[in-house]
Amino acid sequence: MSTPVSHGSASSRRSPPRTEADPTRDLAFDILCGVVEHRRMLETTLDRSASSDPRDRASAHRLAATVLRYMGSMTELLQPLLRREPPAPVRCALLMGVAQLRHLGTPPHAAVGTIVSLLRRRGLTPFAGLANAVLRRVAREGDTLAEGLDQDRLDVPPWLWSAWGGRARAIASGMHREAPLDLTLRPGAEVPDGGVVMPNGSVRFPAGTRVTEIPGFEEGAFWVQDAAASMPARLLNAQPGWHVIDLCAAPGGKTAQLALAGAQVSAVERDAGRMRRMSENLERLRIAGVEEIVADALQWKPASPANAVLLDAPCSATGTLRRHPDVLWVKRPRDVTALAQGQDALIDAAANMLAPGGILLYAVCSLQDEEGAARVEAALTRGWELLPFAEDEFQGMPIARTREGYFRTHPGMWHDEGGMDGFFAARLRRKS
Ligand SMILES: C[S@@+](CC[C@H](N)C(=O)[O-])C[C@H]1O[C@@H](n2cnc3c(N)ncnc32)[C@H](O)[C@@H]1O
Repeated sequence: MSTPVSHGSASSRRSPPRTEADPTRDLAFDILCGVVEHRRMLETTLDRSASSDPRDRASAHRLAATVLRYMGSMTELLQPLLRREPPAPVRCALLMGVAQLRHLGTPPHAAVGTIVSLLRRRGLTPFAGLANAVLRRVAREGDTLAEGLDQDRLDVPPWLWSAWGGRARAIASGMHREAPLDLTLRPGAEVPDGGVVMPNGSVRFPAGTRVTEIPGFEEGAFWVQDAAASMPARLLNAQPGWHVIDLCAAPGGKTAQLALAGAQVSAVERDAGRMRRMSENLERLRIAGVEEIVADALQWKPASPANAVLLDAPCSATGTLRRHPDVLWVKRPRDVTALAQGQDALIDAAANMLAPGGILLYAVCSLQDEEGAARVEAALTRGWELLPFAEDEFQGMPIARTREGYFRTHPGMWHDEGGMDGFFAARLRRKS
């Protein structure tokens, strides 16, 4: 069980009176209503929020993410306690209450009181009595009500469960845990105190660690990058002096790896705001000389062909659902189909950027075969050839190699060490 959501001062151990502000729950409620009613990504609501206190934002994010991680099983648990379907916002508030009681260790009086107050603040007073009764029952009988519920199965939408096949249960159990904080270190940088060096060289801190508080952050000794996300650039194995085009580059984690390996990097990113973030990141990391190009990769052409292209294509991002569990409830099968078409187009755009014999490293942070192996198989019919990764290229992550020579991870891997994101990568070459 995780630590309680912050309740502020000791006085807040009692239920707050109805007028008392509670920015954490207000923001978490807005996030959840955005996901459930409007299929709006969690980060979008956070970005639009007026709340500027980073602690409120972090607590709201944690509460909303916990609801989203357990939404299916908590909905099922509530079912016998509700005589009729409550309006969507009331359901969101009830789920927040259940998450506080069952997954965040919030004391029952606070878990119930904060939700009753929230409903009153949001003009939903007629449902305050219902929330009080239902949540008190969950506090008393939650374990009995949860008996026999298949949490892993219920917390994954059926279309994703079937798409994940034999991996589904392991992915679901990995997804139920908060992601640790992984860093990639500059070559030669010291391992910061408290960090655990993982077999692939990433340095791991417990979930909830603030990166800005780790010594060396301001000096640019490291950047945040999940262990699995650090692998595609390593697998490309760019040599000093290579010209490498990093397509879809922001916020620049892979650009930084390529530049520090000694490559001349042209980083292409369509979104000017995200490119600004990347520039700031590179500046903090003291990395100079990257050519930053704000352009659509489908249109842009390099002045001269490159030795390699790293394409970290836009995707459903189902691999990141430990940190972005909203993905579970916002994405639909048709989104994956549309993204797959875009991935094919980007793969073919890369063909015109490569020198003869040049390498394309295709990567997505997706768990969907439609965005991974199926895109490679389709590319093989359009003039690409596969260069399978060899076992000895997997630098501390041999578990990620598939029979076909792809790189493929999911959140259930390294389970006892804290898991990892889902990623797919393959190495391709244009047939001459
Ligand atoms: C998965 S993220 C890339 C993460 C990045 N490679 C890293 O390691 O930090 C995908 C990025 O692709 C950008 N993007 C999407 N479509 C694009 C296109 N047609 N041309 C250029 N950039 C694009 C998005 O704005 C987004 O920043």
